[in-house]
Amino acid sequence: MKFLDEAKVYIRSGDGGAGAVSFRREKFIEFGGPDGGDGGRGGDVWVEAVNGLNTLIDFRYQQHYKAKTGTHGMGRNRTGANGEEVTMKVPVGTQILEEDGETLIVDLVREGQRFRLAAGGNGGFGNAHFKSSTNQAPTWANPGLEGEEKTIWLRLKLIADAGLVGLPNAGKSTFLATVTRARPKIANYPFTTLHPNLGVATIDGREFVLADIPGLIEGAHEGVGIGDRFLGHVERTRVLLHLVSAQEEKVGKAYKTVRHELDAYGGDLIGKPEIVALSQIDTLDEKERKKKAKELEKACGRPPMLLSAATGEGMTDALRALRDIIVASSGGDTALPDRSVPVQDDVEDEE
Ligand SMILES: Nc1nc2c(ncn2[C@@H]2O[C@H](COP(=O)(O)OP(=O)(O)OP(=O)(O)O)[C@@H](O)[C@H]2O)c(=O)[nH]1
Repeated sequence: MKFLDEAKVYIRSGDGGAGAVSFRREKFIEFGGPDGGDGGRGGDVWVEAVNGLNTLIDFRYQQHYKAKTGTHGMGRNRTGANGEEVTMKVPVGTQILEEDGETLIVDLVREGQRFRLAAGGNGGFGNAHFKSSTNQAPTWANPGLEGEEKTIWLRLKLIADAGLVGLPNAGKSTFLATVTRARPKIANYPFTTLHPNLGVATIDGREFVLADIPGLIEGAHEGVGIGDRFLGHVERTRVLLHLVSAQEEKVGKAYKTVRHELDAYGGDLIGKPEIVALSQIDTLDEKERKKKAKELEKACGRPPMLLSAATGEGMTDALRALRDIIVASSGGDTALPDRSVPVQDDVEDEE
């Protein structure tokens, strides 16, 4: 299985075109003088953050980004054309790292943010450029400068206001699908979510971005299961909604497993504001509800919210609770101000 939140890409900017060696030739004009034009600049390689993407899947198919070479200069002082640039379009939240996978080159956090990863080589000077009082007819020109080449890593850390965490089958995808237009895959087997999904939730006229992170299991931070690869996405949320399925035999243990993984991952995930909810509450009768809610309360230290995506019970309260924390932690603003909101519709899961 290949994960889509990291990709290795080779980039190369265009070489500059060579300068030309040429002399003006016209009837009745002897020694017309040098008129070799300069070469064009090579194309740059850019990266740009765009909305509407939430995986790096495209980079699995296209791993080479090469800009075009500048054309050579020509006689009659004609400058070569600049090489065409290329722009890699990446989801908002993509970080670009050096080949070592650690050194950050740029973190693209806003829609429309652009960064030049490799500059095209300058075009060479044509011989007209070298004309001087002592040499009226230079017979040389510069070659163009070479473009830059390098290998880089792209790493996606989605930017969402709230993140859904929980064990596989906790009901995260269902929650997201119920409160937003996102249509993640839902099935009652674990790990239906193979990459994070984003959706926009609206509550009392306010919008915020919600991310569904694939299920975490014990050992996730060590690479067991698939959740650990996605914990990075949680790093950038303001609040977590931690869902514990009412169908878990031991809800306290389920809660603690996820907390442990968040803690082990580091990056202060454990310190993020968290709302705890017992999900799929419609599957329990009154007596069981009380029992499981108590059990979960014991584990998390406060009464959990009770909700059901199936019946809608508690859903509005959960959204309001999330919104309140988002608003409080962002000085009144929800989604980042200069980011229009990415909405995701059908996205295929990857093998
Ligand atoms: N009865 C009931 N079933 C639910 C509810 N929410 C989710 N389910 C079911 O529980 C199963 C798992 O739900 P998902 O939303 O896929 O769970 P998930 O946490 O996203 O799972 P992963 O993608 O594996 O991490 C599915 O069969 C859902 O239909 C609910 O509120 N009530």
